[in-house]
Amino acid sequence: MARLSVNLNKIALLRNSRKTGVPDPAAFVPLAARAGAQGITLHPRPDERHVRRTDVDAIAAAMEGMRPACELNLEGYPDARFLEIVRAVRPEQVTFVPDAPDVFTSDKGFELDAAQTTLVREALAALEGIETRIVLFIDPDPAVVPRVAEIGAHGIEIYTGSYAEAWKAGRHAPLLDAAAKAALAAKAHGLVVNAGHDLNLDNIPPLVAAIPHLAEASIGHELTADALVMGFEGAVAAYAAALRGERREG
Ligand SMILES: CC(=O)[C@@H](O)[C@H](O)COP(=O)(O)O
Ligand SMILES: NCC(=O)COP(=O)(O)O
Repeated sequence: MARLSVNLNKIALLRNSRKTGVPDPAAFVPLAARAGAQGITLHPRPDERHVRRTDVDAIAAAMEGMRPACELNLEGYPDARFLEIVRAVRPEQVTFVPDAPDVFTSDKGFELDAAQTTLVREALAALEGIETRIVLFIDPDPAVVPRVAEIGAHGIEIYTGSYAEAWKAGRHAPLLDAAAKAALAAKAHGLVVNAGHDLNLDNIPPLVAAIPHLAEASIGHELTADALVMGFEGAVAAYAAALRGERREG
């Protein structure tokens, strides 16, 4: 059964729209844990459009006593700025993404061409000695998986944005099949299999059925939107149940 890691980016985005500090993203850590989340994900982007560097420290502090059972997962482009945050906070998991600083949102995974391979190898070397699980964000493409293993990362996070978009049109089968093949290849290489981006209560069930060894899904945008209707703890509980493969009533 897959763990739920709640991404607090969008709570921080709402907080940034005023100068009052409301809502406080750190206040949602105990609420998420109480409702069944087994992780918190943050993506401190360079432009601090949502999660700020100070949020990472505040949320790590709010997780005091909860870690490592409830994991902190930091996502980011593996540059010196991000690696400094990782070294300072020492999260249980780091997810490297290939995002440009001005990207609208994460919209693709690593292909691991020569340049990206060098970038990731250098980042892995920079984190030598820091006990953290290093995961690479990849498209649902089994061909990339052997390169992830060869580089020495510990896992993959399958980008599910294209799957979620195709699901809306009922044309998600090919992407689901590709994701399942990538997940099987990762399992064969001893890699952890995570997933994330645009996952919601409708498109999670086929994904967890296709990838029974899915370890974790990090979910923020759609969960936060659902929380406006269901309440935050209700939404977290519903997403955690969906990742456990439990069917929704009604
Ligand atoms: C890597 C990924 O798919 C998401 O975790 C990402 O954090 C979303 O970024 P925004 O919240 O900035 O859209
Ligand atoms: N890695 C995916 C993530 O953390 C959240 O993505 P989304 O649910 O906000 O699209």
